[in-house]
Amino acid sequence: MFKVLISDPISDLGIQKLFDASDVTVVKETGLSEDELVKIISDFDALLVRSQTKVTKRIMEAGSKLKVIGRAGVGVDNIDLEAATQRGIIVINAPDGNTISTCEHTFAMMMAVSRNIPQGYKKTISGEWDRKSFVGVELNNKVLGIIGMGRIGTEVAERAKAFNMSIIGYDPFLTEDRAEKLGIEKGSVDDIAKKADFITVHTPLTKETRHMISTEQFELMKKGVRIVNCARGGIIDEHALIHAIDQEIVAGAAFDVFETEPPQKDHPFLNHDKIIVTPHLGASTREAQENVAIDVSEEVLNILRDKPFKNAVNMPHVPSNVLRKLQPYFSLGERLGSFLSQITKDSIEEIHINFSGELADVDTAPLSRSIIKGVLAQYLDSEVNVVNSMHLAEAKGVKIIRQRSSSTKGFTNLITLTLKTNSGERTIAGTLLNGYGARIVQIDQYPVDISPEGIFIYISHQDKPGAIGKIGTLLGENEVNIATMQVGRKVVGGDAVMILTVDKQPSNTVKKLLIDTDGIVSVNEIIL
Ligand SMILES: NC(=O)C1=CN([C@@H]2O[C@H](COP(=O)(O)OP(=O)(O)OC[C@H]3O[C@@H](n4cnc5c(N)ncnc54)[C@H](O)[C@@H]3O)[C@@H](O)[C@H]2O)C=CC1
Ligand SMILES: O=C(O)CCC(=O)C(=O)O
Repeated sequence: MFKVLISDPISDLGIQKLFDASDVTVVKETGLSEDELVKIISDFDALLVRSQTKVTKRIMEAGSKLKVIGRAGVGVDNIDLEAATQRGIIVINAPDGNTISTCEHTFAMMMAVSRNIPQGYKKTISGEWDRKSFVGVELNNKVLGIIGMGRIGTEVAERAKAFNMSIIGYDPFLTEDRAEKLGIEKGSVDDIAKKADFITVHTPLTKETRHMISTEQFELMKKGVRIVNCARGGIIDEHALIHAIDQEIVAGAAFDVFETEPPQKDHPFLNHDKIIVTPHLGASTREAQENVAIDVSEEVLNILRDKPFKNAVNMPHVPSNVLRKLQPYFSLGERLGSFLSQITKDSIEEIHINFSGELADVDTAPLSRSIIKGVLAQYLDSEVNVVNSMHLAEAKGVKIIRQRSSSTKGFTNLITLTLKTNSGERTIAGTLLNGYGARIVQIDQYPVDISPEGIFIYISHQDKPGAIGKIGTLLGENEVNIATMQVGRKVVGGDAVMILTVDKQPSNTVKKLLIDTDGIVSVNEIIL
């Protein structure tokens, strides 16, 4: 039974799937401090948050069973991603569910700031009928600068066109071609600063975006510009903004987010007559909250049940068509890694993975993670998973070399894995045979045909008459039933290998008897 902790208010309707799951127990405990979370988190396999819970390294260290952290929303700046990746915790978000709500809130804020709606409302309900102080400006024919042309920025641009605004967008990934298709101009932050009447930001908060709008940019701006931030506090330098208002560069600002949330009571934005604020309400609609909760619940269930998932933020995104192609290979890849590392006795210096045939044309990075997980699992056990396998290998100084080739040795697809050690190298190759499933087709230089499943005894021996008989008799006398047997040799009378699938693990005594048998060089037990 999996235990899921929900530590922020998340739509009940959206998480119904979790409540309905027979293999999941859901606990809702909101408003917990870091200390309180540290005390209870070791019981849980998954943690679901919005933006209030700060998921720190300390919490993750205490969460010994924690497999996944789900963010019901987009921004994951409240989660220590580095710590999660190191501990192999998958962090997922729900990137699509609140796009429209946040875009609409941006418009609500842009219109409210252009027409002084909150200020006018405040005066009117206080009994004053003041029609002179709140003369606004139209959006019609104005230039809107959008910084961050992702999901929300793009939706804002679409709607701004309906208001007859002309748009300049900046995003490192905005191409001329896409800008043209969107009917907008592509510009830089400085272009936007110089030309825009309204500026809105829709980027995550990163090292690059922190204070990307500060004194230097305000000094370039047109007098009377209005600024909107419904993304993250800190993208716009709050103190520089106050200064720009004082200098009459900025005529008004609308902020849904703050550098520190909630802001201190004496924060300069509160009670400023040119700044309107909301308490991080961008995604606070019934629809958005249901959408993100549904998306994140489905992903958490997939991860807990070892099924494919798509929105991990501490792993590169894999498009669903690529994931579908790779899906059948994940288990084969992991088993190849596990098999080879169980027969490799020296410390691994390099991992070489070669993909060929139909695998040569797909992005195989996710598959490489599974293979490396298989290689490392016997040393690191539950510490390693597909999130941290590459990271752990590299942290241990293991070099990873991935290649593609057209040579398939007659198979439609082939994964060849080589582990280089200080004393040599070992190789394994596997394929998916149409109708027959996964097969190991090569171990070192020997062609084999093995289903990668079960208990194996891998014996290196001298090719001598009677060797196979001796081994069969010894195992039979010790109640170890042989299910399948493969033999391979380089030359008659030379080095040879025998790979047996057996129905139960041989005891240490049996392994010792095998090693002491004349002509046997080494004996390895492999469990897949
Ligand atoms: N106020 C609220 O309640 C909400 C706020 N947000 C915030 O809005 C942000 C944007 O959300 P989405 O559009 O869904 O994300 P997205 O990932 O689709 O778009 C973000 C865009 O920012 C761009 N970007 C990154 N660094 C940049 C830089 N230095 N300069 C210019 N562009 C840069 C990226 O290339 C990307 O296209 C989120 O990161 C989140 O922080 C999101 C939802 C609700
Ligand atoms: O959970 C929320 O309401 C905050 C939404 C948000 O900021 C995000 O999705 O990035």
